[in-house]
Amino acid sequence: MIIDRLYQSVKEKGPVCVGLDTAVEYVPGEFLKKYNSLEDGIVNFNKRIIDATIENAACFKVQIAYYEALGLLGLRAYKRTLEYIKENKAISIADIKRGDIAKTAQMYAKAHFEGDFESDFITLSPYMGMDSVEPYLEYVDKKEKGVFLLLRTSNEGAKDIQYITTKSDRKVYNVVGEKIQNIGEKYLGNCQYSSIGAVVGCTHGEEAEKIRTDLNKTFFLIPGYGAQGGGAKDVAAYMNKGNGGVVNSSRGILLAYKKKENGQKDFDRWAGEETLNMRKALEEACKNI
Ligand SMILES: O=C(O)c1cc(=O)[nH]c(=O)n1[C@@H]1O[C@H](COP(=O)(O)O)[C@@H](O)[C@H]1O
Repeated sequence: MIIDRLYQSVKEKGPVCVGLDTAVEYVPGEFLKKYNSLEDGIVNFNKRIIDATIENAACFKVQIAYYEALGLLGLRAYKRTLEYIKENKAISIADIKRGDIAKTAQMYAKAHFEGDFESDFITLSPYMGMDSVEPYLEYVDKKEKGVFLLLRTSNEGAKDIQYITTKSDRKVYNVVGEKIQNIGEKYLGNCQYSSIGAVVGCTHGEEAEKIRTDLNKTFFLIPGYGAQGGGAKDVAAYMNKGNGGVVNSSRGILLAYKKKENGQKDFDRWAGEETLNMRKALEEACKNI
């Protein structure tokens, strides 16, 4: 199961997930000028970030929107970035957040678990119902793939719908969590967790312990660290002694160079330093839980 590989990776390299949300304006101008095309500039920026962080990164999350926004050249850069992650024997999460009727979901599954855009994990929204998730599941056993389903997101607007109290006096996210854990039971790895994970933003702290306990077999993808205000202490409650999830930071790592004088020259060095610091902070905070 792919979850065993991710779990092992966290054990060896810590829980940081490096987010490759590579906006063109994040790539230093001098670096971009060295390449004949924007596509090559973006790919090489990503390669430098991957090389500089891989020692302390459990996995890499590539947010497709940043590449789609550039049209075909962006999608080629997206494909080449996923390939580079694979060549380096690292684990990729394609952040595509799909959710549609089952027939259409079959096509999304084919698009992102096979062929040009193949990745190890993808993110999905289960809020259209569990039949919209079903078509991805056959890839879990057959092709060693995994999914992260949105449970409680990091944005303020999470409260608009996910926090609504249902007739059974539970929040919508509690109900969704139970469904995720139930599906996940069928896809357990050897490490206690399932290849059906959940996305829980660290910017909200309510019921953190309950969520972690209720979803004791569910591995978490935890966004919201750094640029969105989340810190190591906010993450710790979701981590189950440090091995129950991966913690994403995108802008915090990609733009670490902006905090340094003349940092753009060695942007990769500062991304590497930020990743290591984040790893240490998370490991320290999780020790006390
Ligand atoms: O699924 C996600 O990864 C995700 C879920 C969520 O609740 N909040 C959230 O920020 N994300 C993603 O996590 C990344 C956060 O980026 P930074 O805020 O720059 O670290 C982006 O790629 C978001 O799309």
